[in-house]
Amino acid sequence: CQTGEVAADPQLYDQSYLSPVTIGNSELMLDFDTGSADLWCFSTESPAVQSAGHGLYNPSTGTELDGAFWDITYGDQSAASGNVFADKVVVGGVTATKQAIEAATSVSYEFTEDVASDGLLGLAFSSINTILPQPQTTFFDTVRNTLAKAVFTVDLKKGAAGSYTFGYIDSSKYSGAITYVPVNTANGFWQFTADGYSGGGNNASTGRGGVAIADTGTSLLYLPASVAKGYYSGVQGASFDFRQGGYTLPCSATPPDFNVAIGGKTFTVPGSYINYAPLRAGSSTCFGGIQADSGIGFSIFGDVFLKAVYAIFDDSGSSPKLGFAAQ
Ligand SMILES: O=C(CCCl)NNC1=[NH+]CCN1
Repeated sequence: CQTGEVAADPQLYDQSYLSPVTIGNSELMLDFDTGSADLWCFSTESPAVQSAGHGLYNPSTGTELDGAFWDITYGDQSAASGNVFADKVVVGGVTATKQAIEAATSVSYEFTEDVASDGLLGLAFSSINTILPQPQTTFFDTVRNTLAKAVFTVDLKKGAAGSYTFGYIDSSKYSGAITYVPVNTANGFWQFTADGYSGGGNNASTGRGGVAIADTGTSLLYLPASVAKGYYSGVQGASFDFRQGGYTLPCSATPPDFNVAIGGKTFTVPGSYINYAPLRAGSSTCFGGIQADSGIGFSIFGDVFLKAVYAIFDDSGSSPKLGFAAQ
């Protein structure tokens, strides 16, 4: 029975978190992403102009999956595509002897520019893996029957290294009880229902929740437009800046805490997490950590929320469930 733990290292402004993964005989830094289901990495097949500065997977140690290809576009419209190999993957001591590795032959500029990241490791459900003609399993699905318990946990932190565990829940990482809620896998995400929101402005709607996904691959917290509007109505100097594509606030502001009710329990995102980052280096205007989920179709509980809790992604029972506990 395998169990393992790997660090989650924050990038600048906690824009993403990277973890070391051994693939074949390379160690790469991958962005673990519960909002997608492809394990892809830059490779010796990637054009040099796109892969400069990145760690590369060399498929020579793998076995090509003939005729298989992949092509993914993320919620932020970043994208990547390529071909597929089977190779050994080790994450925090947990080994998948034959894991589908998606070697990139083309990536969008967002990935080229993020030189610290060598690719993504998807932890959503394998039903949304993009490999054709035959979708392959995520790392978690590949190893889940060898794990002591079919769970992984997420302990992200603000501006500090957190961790992912596989096969066990670490009781030292949380306080109080874990609140579990059912997961709807119809869209391939760890999708759940939030009961309601409160905090912030005088009309951050309370009592009206909605459908949301837990997504480590998204930096911010995307909520119903009325909730985001209500929250910032209580923040001096905050406004919706259509040119920046969202709510901005003075970097000097200390926004109010934000509360989310899930499974009858309330989880608090400290206001400081919602003063996210300067629009560009040196700017005194910051981008908000809460934004409207308009056009997405559901809310996205990205890193701004996840770094306030200990999250348990549990597929050990008859149906998947999500657990949240105070960090
Ligand atoms: O694509 C999404 C949103 C799904 Cl609705 N999350 N995962 C991710 N990875 C890179 C950017 N975003």
